Amino acid sequence: RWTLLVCSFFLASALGQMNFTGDQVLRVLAKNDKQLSLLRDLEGLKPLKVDFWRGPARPSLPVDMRVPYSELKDVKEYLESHGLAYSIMIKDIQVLLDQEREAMAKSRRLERSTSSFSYSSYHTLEEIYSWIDSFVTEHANIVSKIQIGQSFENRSILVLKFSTGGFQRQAIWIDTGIHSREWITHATGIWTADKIVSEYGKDCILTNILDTMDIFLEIVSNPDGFAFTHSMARMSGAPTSGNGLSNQVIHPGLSQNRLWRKNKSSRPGVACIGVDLNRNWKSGFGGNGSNDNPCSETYHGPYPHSEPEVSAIVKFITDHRNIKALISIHSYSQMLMYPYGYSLEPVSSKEELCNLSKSAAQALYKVHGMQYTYGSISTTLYMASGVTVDWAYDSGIKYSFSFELRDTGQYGFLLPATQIIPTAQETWMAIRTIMIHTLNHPY
Ligand SMILES: CC(C)C[C@H](C(=O)O)[C@H](C)S
Ligand SMILES: [Zn+2]
Repeated sequence: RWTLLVCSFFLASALGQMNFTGDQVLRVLAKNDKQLSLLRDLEGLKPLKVDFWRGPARPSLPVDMRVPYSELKDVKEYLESHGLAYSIMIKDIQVLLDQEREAMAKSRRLERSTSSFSYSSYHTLEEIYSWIDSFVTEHANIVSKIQIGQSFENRSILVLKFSTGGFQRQAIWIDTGIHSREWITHATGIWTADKIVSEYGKDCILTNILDTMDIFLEIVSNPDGFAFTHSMARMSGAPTSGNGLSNQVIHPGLSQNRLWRKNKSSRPGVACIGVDLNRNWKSGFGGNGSNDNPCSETYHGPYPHSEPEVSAIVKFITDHRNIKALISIHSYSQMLMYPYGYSLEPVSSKEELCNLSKSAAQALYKVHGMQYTYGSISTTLYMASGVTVDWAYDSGIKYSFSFELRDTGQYGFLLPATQIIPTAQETWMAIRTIMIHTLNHPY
């Protein structure tokens, strides 16, 4: 077992891939705020002690954290010495990664031999971008492709526009993949795009929506981070990036980390790479629930909208002037939340947003029986400052929601591809509920 561990580690490292052999995800149940702060103390250390998959929120919510194999003994002693109860959620991350990689390779072979695209598989950035081109060509009567900007590493930032005509119509904005490791969200975005074109003219609710409003869908909102979760593809000249110890230092040669969350921006004199694109927005920027430590996974960046991936969306939505709903899709935990993240204060439209999220969660539940909790970000999950939906709401987009898709922690970010379609199907019913409400309640 030990030799297997060592050789797979060296093989992967030789390939420049971050290796997670022996890494575990522990689920910790903090009994009180004191225990929560003991967990928070483990964040952003050098070398990395833990990578929070579900950060410390409230005693009733479990904390899921990836612990590198080398730190397991230390961290478990730390937990035990402080009376922090934990269970092992994932015994060896690399096992799940190997299964995921194998499933992708198998699907790729099938796609190539049948020159078809599989909506029930995960794909690389290149595969998604070429799917976008063929999808837009095939449905040119209703879909077009817009480039809203370029990422830090100069990749195109693409948005699909679904429109049946008109000019600057009222519109719905949907983004997936702003956190690159949340692969189920990109896959859900792709399936949703296909659902929209297949249902137009069939589903009267969707047809009503598209006869009056446009839909904008940004599938890969963090292309550099996403490429890094897959790749060997390192942009020439782009700085190589931190290792799996969550961007602690810049290690030449590491060109892949499946569990990367942030973007890939780097700045002179800053030891760690990447800004959390869901902390870089102006509203509540730098407040509680974001981190000024560049090595933290929730690092908010040097100033609001400093990141090209965020400023591109800000510019697009601001210039458009007629976006009436914004849906920002993340994973995991199965939650549907509305602003605020930066404050415990209820938003002015709290009642309406609460009722709408309840009906959306019910519509979702009816499909496959998946339970979603709903409520405001700060009261349902944790304080999170500088998030997309707070900026949207404060910019006047009343119907602003953040989804956290499947699951609740068995697989976390490593959700098997077999769950892509069921997840997308149920999410669609919730998105559709929000869209029809927006159509019927102009403001
Ligand atoms: C609106 C926030 C709380 C969403 C959350 C995050 O960005 O931390 C994602 C689930 S990763
Ligand atoms: Zn996320």
